[in-house]
Amino acid sequence: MGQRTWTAVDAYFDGLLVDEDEALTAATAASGAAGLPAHQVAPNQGKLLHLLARIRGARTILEIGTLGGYSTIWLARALPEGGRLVTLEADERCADTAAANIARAGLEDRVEIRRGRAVDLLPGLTGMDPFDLVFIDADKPSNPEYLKWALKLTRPGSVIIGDNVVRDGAVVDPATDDPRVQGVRRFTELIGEHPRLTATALQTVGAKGYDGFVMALVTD
Ligand SMILES: C[S@@+](CC[C@H](N)C(=O)[O-])C[C@H]1O[C@@H](n2cnc3c(N)ncnc32)[C@H](O)[C@@H]1O
Ligand SMILES: [Mg+2]
Repeated sequence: MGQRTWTAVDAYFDGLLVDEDEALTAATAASGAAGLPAHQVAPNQGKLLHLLARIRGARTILEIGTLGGYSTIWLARALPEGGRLVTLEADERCADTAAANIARAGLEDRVEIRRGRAVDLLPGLTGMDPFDLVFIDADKPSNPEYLKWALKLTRPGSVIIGDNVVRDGAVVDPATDDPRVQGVRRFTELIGEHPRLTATALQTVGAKGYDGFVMALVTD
């Protein structure tokens, strides 16, 4: 059992459960055509983010790391009328591609792409309403910093999700010299010891290989 089976099982469940439509497939195609790396979440993972946002009843969502806007579209579609999603992206080509993909999906009225390094943009969000859901999916070495900001920008009942925390299993190596693995390890430790967070992590296999999510609830 391995990648071929994981991909086939994803395809089976996607065919039954995951309503990836033309706007989403076009977003993936346009991102590939623009030369962006295929680092977007898988369709069933996008649907998971969508469902979590709906289960939470999220009206405000923050995403750190837009790429071509694939996860952005899944999340923004979970918003009710009047809901807002802010997504942060450092790379101009990614932001341009995402803007076109989000417009094609008819979501530009509720999605705002802010361009620049997330650490520079996050302080500018403090005046906004707290975010109900934060999806952290950018440069992994900065995850501990992003967690600090996520805690400042949320409220009790908010959900914080971190992507790509398993990294083919490398996360269990305390001696790693990979700054991305060090980033997700420190991120997870900080979540685990934080008095206002209750969390879990799930390993995932599928079309995108072997990885996983951390999910935390902000408590009182
Ligand atoms: C894994 S991709 C995001 C994938 C996207 N969330 C999805 O699933 O469709 C990571 C993105 O973060 C962006 N990024 C990397 N470092 C960043 C930083 N310091 N600030 C903002 N964005 C950054 C990259 O340019 C890239 O587009
Ligand atoms: Mg990711």
